Amino acid sequence: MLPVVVVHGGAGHCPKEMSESAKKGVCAAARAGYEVLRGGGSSMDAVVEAVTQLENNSLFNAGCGSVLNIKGDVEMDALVMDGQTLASGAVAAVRNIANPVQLSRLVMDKTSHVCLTAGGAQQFAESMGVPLVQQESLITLRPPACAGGRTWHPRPTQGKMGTVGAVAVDVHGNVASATSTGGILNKMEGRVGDTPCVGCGGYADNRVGAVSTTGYGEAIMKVTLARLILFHMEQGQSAEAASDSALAYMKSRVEGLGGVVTVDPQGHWAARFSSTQMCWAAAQEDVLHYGVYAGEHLTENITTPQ
Ligand SMILES: NC(=O)C[C@H](N)C(=O)O
Repeated sequence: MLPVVVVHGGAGHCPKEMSESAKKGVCAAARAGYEVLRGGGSSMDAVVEAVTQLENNSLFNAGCGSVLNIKGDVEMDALVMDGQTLASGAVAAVRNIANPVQLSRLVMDKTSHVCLTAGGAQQFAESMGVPLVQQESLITLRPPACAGGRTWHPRPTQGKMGTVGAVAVDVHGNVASATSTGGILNKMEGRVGDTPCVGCGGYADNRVGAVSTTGYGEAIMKVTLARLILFHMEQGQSAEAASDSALAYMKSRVEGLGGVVTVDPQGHWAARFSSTQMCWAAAQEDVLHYGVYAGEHLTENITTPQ
C-alpha cells in the first residue's frame, strides 16, 4: 500500500475544453511526488515537489496562474504540515514569490514560527536567498479555466476554483500535507483564506492521516474542514467516509462546497468533492488514478509514457 501520494487541482467548475490539460497537470504532479517517494524520499519532500509542479503550471490558481485581488494584485497563501512532529509552516498574503509552498517549508524548518504574512514573509524569503519575482510573471491571461477565471461567485459550482494540494505517506508511514493558492478572485487586499490556516487548508498527523482541502475558504474555516475529517477518522471512519461526512456537514451547516484529498497512515486514500468537479490524481503501487468529474476514476500504469 505504501508509498502513496494524492494531489488535487482545486474544486469548482472546469470547462470541458480545459479538463484534459487539467488532468495532465495533476497526473504529472502525482508522478513527480511518487518518484520522490519511490526514491526513498519523505512524504514532506513528495508533497512539496507535487505542489511546486502545480504552482508552476499556469492552469492552476497557485503560484504562476494565481487569481487577482480587487486591486489587480497577486497575493498567495500556502501551508505545509509534517505528520511526524505536527510541525507546520505557512505564508499568507505573500507577493512576488514563485513557489509559496517552498517558502512555507522554510518557515517550518528555519523559524520558530508557524505563519509569516505579507511583507514579513517577503523579507524572510530574501534572507533565505529565495529570489523575488516580478508580479507580471505570476499573472497569466487566459480564458476561464479550472484554475481561476475573472469572476468570483460565492458558490463553487458556478465559480472558478483551483487551489492546489497534496497529501502523501512515505515508506516509513509518515504522512504530510501541502496546499497552495492564489485565493479567490476579487478578494479584498489582505484577505487570508483557509489555505494557510492549520486544520482548515490542511492537517497531518501520523496517528490519523493527512488532508489537503479546496473550496470556498470562508466556509472551510467555519468548520475547520481538514481537522474535522481527521476527527471522523479518529472515530473510526475510513478516509473516504470521513471526507464525505465532513463535506456533507460543511454543505448542510454553512452551505459551503469544496473538495479534499485524504490519506491514512496505512495508505488508504480518498479524493472527494461536493463541488461539481475537482481535478485529482493519486499514485500507488505503480498505478496512476485520476479524474475530474463526479464518479470519474481512470487508471493507467505509471510507467506508461505521458
Ligand atoms: N480555490 C480555492 O480552493 C480557494 C481557497 N480555498 C481560498 O478560499 O482561498
